[in-house]
Amino acid sequence: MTSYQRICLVHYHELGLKGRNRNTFERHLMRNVEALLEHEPVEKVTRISGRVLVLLSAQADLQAGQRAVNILRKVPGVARVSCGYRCEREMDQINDAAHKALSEVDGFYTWKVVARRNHTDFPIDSMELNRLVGAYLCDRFPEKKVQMKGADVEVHVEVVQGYAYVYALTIPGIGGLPIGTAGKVVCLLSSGIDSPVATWRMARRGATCIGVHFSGRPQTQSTSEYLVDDIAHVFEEFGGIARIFTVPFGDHQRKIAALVPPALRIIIYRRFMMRVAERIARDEGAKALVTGESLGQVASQTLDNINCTNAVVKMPVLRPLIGSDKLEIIADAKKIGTYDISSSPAPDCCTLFMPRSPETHAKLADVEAAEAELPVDEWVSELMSKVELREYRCPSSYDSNHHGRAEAKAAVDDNVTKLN
Ligand SMILES: Nc1ncnc2c1ncn2[C@@H]1O[C@H](COP(=O)(O)OP(=O)(O)OP(=O)(O)O)[C@@H](O)[C@H]1O
Repeated sequence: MTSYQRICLVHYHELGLKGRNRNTFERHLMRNVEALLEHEPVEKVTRISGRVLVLLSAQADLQAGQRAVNILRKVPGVARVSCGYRCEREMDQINDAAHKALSEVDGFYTWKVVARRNHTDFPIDSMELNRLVGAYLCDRFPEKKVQMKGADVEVHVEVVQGYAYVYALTIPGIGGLPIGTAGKVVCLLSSGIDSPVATWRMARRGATCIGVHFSGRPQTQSTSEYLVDDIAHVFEEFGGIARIFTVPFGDHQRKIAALVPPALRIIIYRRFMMRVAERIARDEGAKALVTGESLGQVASQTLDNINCTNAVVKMPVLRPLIGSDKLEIIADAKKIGTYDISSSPAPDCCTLFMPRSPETHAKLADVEAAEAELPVDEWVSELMSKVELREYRCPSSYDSNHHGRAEAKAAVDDNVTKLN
């Protein structure tokens, strides 16, 4: 009886595998993989010999296998994905699976077999397996060449845990750590190029990311909110954003603009954003704020100005892009798939009431003096009462049961005007 089944084998990064972390790491990765493949024909996701095995259902065809690989390669924590077959530990099945697996690889010339067995009860040792499968493939691919060093494709045959696993196509994943292994952060997410990249970098390091977006509504249209929603849908492909809180900031910007010196407006807008984001982070049980600032990129991103915005919050503010050049950030945005969305013109709160010459080296004492005229706490509370919430697919937040989540949701429920 022949019983091939398509598989994807997920290889993960060594980094997460140290000591006691290993179990947590694998559990999160399996949970994320299972949830992200929910619409694919998957029979089960399990652990096998230091990898995560995705066993596709018996009916799964080549396209289903390719779709699964395309999803898996974007998932944080995945170093490489291989696809091939699981079959019985019978030589004719192993040979046939190797033939099928190698036939599914495009554009190669040289190849070799890499066999391994973990079972002493399997009578054929690795050397002999290499020889037997190699000879079978030589007959079927006479126009290709065997090469021991630097072959274009390696055909892997692993006889482990009661089956043979045979795969040839292996593609790189994005690496990092599984989302959910590094705690929760609140990311200040504009519809621009940088903050989605900053958010992605945090997600890739295993953080569960919650977005906060400040829109210029009602002083502007909701365009930036739709763009942020589009960005969140890109992140849903790998479970990168749990939810987004949108804060209509336009009216308060107008009030701020009327009362503070024009040169300090941007810093004061930013300080309000930080305060609101920190309140949301506390409610959510998040441990840090994240921005997309890069040193010196624009006027508000000098060390002096960054100090002035940091001064209003107690939580650490992480800036994953601080040392990156714009071109590197753009390259990442293109890789993630957010660049085109972020390049659409959208009037958000940043374009509102902009001064002609913003302060590039603000002094904290001047900023605090300007803010002394404003009812800061009252305005922050007003902004909190206007917050709107939208949830996204993020497996790492499904099992979150801390009380902050429920409280935050209750706090906004009264005010939810769901974005359409
Ligand atoms: N409307 C907004 N909503 C949420 N966060 C914002 C908003 N505007 C700015 N931020 C946060 O402040 C950071 C710096 O914004 P700034 O406008 O100075 O730079 P930027 O290079 O345009 O950033 P981006 O490309 O992320 O919009 C952003 O990366 C983001 O984290």
